[in-house]
Amino acid sequence: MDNFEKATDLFLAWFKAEGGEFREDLLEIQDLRSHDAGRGIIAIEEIPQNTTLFTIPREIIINVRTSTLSQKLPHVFNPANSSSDEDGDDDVDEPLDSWTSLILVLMYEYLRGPASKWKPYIDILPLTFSTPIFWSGDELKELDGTCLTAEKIGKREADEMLKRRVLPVVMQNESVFYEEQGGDRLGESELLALAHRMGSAVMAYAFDLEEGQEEEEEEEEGWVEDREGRTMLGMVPMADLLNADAEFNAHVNHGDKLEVTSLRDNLPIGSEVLNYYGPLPCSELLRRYGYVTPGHHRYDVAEMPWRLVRLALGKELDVSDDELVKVQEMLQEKEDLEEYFILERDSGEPDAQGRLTYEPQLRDTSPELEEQVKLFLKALKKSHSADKRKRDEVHHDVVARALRAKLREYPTTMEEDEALLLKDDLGKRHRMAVEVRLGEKILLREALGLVQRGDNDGERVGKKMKMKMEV
Ligand SMILES: C[S@@+](CC[C@H](N)C(=O)[O-])C[C@H]1O[C@@H](n2cnc3c(N)ncnc32)[C@H](O)[C@@H]1O
Repeated sequence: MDNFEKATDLFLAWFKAEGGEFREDLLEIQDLRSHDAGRGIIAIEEIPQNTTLFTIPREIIINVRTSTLSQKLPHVFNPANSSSDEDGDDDVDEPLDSWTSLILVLMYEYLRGPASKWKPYIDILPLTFSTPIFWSGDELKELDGTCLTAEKIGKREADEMLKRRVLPVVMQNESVFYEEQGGDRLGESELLALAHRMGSAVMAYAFDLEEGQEEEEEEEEGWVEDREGRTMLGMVPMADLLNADAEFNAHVNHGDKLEVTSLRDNLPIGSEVLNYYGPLPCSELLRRYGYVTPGHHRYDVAEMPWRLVRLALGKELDVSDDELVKVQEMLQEKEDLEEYFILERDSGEPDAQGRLTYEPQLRDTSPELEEQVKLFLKALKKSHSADKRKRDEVHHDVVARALRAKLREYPTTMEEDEALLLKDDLGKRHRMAVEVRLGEKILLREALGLVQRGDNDGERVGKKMKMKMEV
């Protein structure tokens, strides 16, 4: 038995000893590393619908309520004791948000070593992640042109936040964080690496916990909560051993205990029990979880920057960019102009059993993009005497031109990407980057087809996202 299996066995024994129930007659935790999927939970018997697969007592969830760290450092966690800067310029004294709090709690429990009640759980958290925040410069180049910009990946912001809000708490409270260890303290770079590891674990493993009445009362005593969502973040042992996909077959119910139940009429022997992380495009799945799956391509999105549309408009109308900038400044006085437009399909929703039965369709490019182009065309009408019919034609030509320009911004063509994906020796990160950029290009080509057919007025269903232009 290798260390991986030993760690799994110790974790399962710990889980049961702490009051967790796991249907070992139906399920097995298996090593799925050969599919790059870590551990997963597999059905070893046929499982009927609505079967309770496992339950997790709330006491074994790790968060600011269950860990003793928040009692030891109430001034760090308790907003009532904070003295925040009213201007909001300096957030160092502000209460920590739920994400940062959980990172600190995990670091604390990790540093306690065997003294931590959660050691067997922490021992099975990954040491490394495949999320782009850990990629090298060369690996990141493969994402050029995609939605996953350096800003979106957020390495610099994460470093700054961890250095400003997390590391000082550890360094100023060494007697608390290292109380179980006589030995060496971690240096700043080791602490930062640990904070990143725990931050990534929170991103890929933590659950938003829906609260019962009892716990809401506790909130009034000053527990840290997600102020926007009014949910508490926590690590939920065993529930977070479930891998996930766009089609899924299990659900986590948040009651007195957390309970995982099967959704399908029948879950055949050998099938993996799968959770659902949401209708995420592959780019977002990669950013948060470090993997992509074919099923999530239906939710792929592409971002069309206004910059490219404006250039296309200038070329189409033979207007200089200086003139367009003036029009933009004039329009910005009255209108909220957008800097990016999101292209996405109407993808429908999984049914009650986690199946996808709806064929995703791109119904339009982006109504907001259409509006903004028309706004510019109207504004330009005085100096460029285009009538309405002509304006519609120009609009289609401009969007088509911008879509082609966007497709050229990726360093490779679709054909090159398809050829790369056929290679057996393509590295894991490279492959995932190619999947992300190819998914975006397929969507852009669909949009181009739509515009070229003049079929861009379908009613739009589904989520929308706008990004306001800074004035
Ligand atoms: C909540 S954990 C699931 C348990 C994880 N497999 C483990 O061994 O700890 C989420 C992580 O599992 C992996 N994962 C989840 N679903 C996956 C899938 N369908 N294919 C590949 N990896 C997956 C990703 O690395 C993700 O960040």
